[in-house]
Amino acid sequence: MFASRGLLRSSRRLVGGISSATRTYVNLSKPSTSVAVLELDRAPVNSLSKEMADAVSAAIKEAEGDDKVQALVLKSSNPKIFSAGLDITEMNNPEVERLEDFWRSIQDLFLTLYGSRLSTVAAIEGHSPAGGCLLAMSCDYRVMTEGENFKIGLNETKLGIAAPYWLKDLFVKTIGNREAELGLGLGKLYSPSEALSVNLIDEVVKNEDVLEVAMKEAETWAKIPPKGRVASKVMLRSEMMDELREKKELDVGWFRDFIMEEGTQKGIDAYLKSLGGKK
Ligand SMILES: CCCCCC/C=C\CC(=O)SCCNC(=O)CCNC(=O)[C@H](O)C(C)(C)COP(=O)(O)OP(=O)(O)OC[C@H]1O[C@@H](n2cnc3c(N)ncnc32)[C@H](O)[C@@H]1OP(=O)(O)O
Repeated sequence: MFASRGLLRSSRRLVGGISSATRTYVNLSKPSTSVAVLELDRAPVNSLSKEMADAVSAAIKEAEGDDKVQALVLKSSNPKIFSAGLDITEMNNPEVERLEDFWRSIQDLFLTLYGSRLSTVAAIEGHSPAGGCLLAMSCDYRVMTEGENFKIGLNETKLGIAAPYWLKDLFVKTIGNREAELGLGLGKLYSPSEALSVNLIDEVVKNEDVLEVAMKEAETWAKIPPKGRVASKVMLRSEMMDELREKKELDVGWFRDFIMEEGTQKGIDAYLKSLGGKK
């Protein structure tokens, strides 16, 4: 299955009988009948540009289009970085129309992943700050590789920006109000063991085991009869999704106005320059 949807550059190959499709920014494969694997593949850090967000959304929808697929593992092509979050260059001195479209693509990615009929397992390989944490939290289960220098969390305040209300809600749902107050306020990035202790992730595993553990977990979810499983997911998640669908354009406006402020731009510019000390 996994037919090309036209917009994405794609090539197809058969590896050991497994259909696998490589596209710009994502690779989608189906290593078992009921589980698909979506690999994030945008060097150097899997940051989410508009095109990357659209590619991930399209790949999730493509996996959902195969009736036999019940679960999806989200992984990275980079063993040290799951995703560095939103592509900060999208928010640095942006053109307004592009900035608004970028945000719509991020909203759509969240709605697509969080609302997927598939059970989703994040194989968090390495760093997963901000938008990377959003991707992970949108999944049903989170496995992270060990290594206390790897970090996950919402560090937006450190960039001089605030997480949107729906990301804050997702954070609160995941780790509870008090820990979210600390995590958001301080822009805290958690090590794998800290993240486990606050339920931001569900398991810490050795780097070499992450895919195997995630696949096993995905197979477990895939065996649950989908009718009840999906109905339960809808019950738990629809309120938040409906609210965002209603407020989508308002949220675009809030995002645009916040990002376009002179002070925000100064903060983003300084943060971008500090990254890797290279820019
Ligand atoms: C109303 C307002 C709403 C706001 C919306 C809120 C929601 C989400 C916000 C975000 O997601 S903002 C992004 C937050 N992300 C980060 O703070 C992570 C920043 N990156 C890092 O900490 C590190 O890059 C890393 C992930 C720990 C990896 O470190 P490493 O040493 O391996 O790599 P670097 O040398 O730092 O980076 C390599 C290369 O990539 C560029 N880069 C890194 N992260 C980003 C990014 N998020 N967007 C764009 N570009 C990024 C970095 O500048 C380097 O570029 P070059 O210097 O090589 O050109």
